[in-house]
Amino acid sequence: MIFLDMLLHAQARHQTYLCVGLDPDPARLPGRWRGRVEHLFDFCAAIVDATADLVCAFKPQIAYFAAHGAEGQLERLLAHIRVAAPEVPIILDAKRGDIGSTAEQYAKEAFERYGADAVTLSPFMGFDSVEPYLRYPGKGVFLLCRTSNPGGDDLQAQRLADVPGQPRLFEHIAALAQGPWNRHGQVGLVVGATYPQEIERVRAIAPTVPLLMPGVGAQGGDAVAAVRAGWRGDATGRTTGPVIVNASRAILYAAGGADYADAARTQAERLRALLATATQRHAPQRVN
Ligand SMILES: O=c1ccn([C@@H]2O[C@H](COP(=O)(O)O)[C@@H](O)[C@H]2O)c(=O)[nH]1
Repeated sequence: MIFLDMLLHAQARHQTYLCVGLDPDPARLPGRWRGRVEHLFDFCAAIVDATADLVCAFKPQIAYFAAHGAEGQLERLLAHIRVAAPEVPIILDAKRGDIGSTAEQYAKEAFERYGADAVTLSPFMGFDSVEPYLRYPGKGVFLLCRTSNPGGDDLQAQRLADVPGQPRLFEHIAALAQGPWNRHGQVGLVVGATYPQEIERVRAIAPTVPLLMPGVGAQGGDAVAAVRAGWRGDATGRTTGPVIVNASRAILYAAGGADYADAARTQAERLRALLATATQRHAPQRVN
């Protein structure tokens, strides 16, 4: 199944906009695993098992594995998700961006080595740095647009004097994602839940692309405001502009002891319920 269909199906089936981010920090692993890199997989697999029916996506962050030479554990984790939650799409958070020949290798890494359904990318180097990922039919790419960090404004809010209307950079990226770069419906955008006004603006420019919204929980973003700003649906409640709200640390480290997976589930349940209030009249349509 293609990424977008998987996403909409998981949202409807699990009645959720929640994505759990898998960012395992060895220094924050529970109990006797603390500091032990060889347990990154065990930790994340337990989180996946505890939250699989509450999410519409999982988002492993590659840096937390690669920094420790633990790419093998990341491979095992994606394989585990396929079995434990076959209906849930996997967004590999890699934020790659490079010339075409190197991008081909990164695309191979994301989609062939790890078997992800979608990947995050920096659009900074232009379309030829994104195109190699789009050669994989049905796979998704999420372009950094208005990121969740305060410094995102340093570049993303700058106006482009040479583009008609002098849009801000993030507005231009949104227009490219909705239009010329999105030849086969594979492109989405990353917009921080920390900036609901900018989400509103991005949604006005890009009404139908999926929006991946990190920044709730540890970064303090307003989850409900973000969904209200980003989600779009028709009169029957069918999603026409999907949103995916990511939380990593707030769920992973909800408790520091042996009860960490139960605590993660409780936290995920709370966040899922909160997100549902944002579109209460239009919860994702249930499917069997
Ligand atoms: O603009 C962005 C893009 C990506 N991220 C990533 O999302 C998670 C957020 O983690 P929390 O613990 O929920 O704050 C992390 O993997 C970031 O690399 C982002 O935060 N903002």
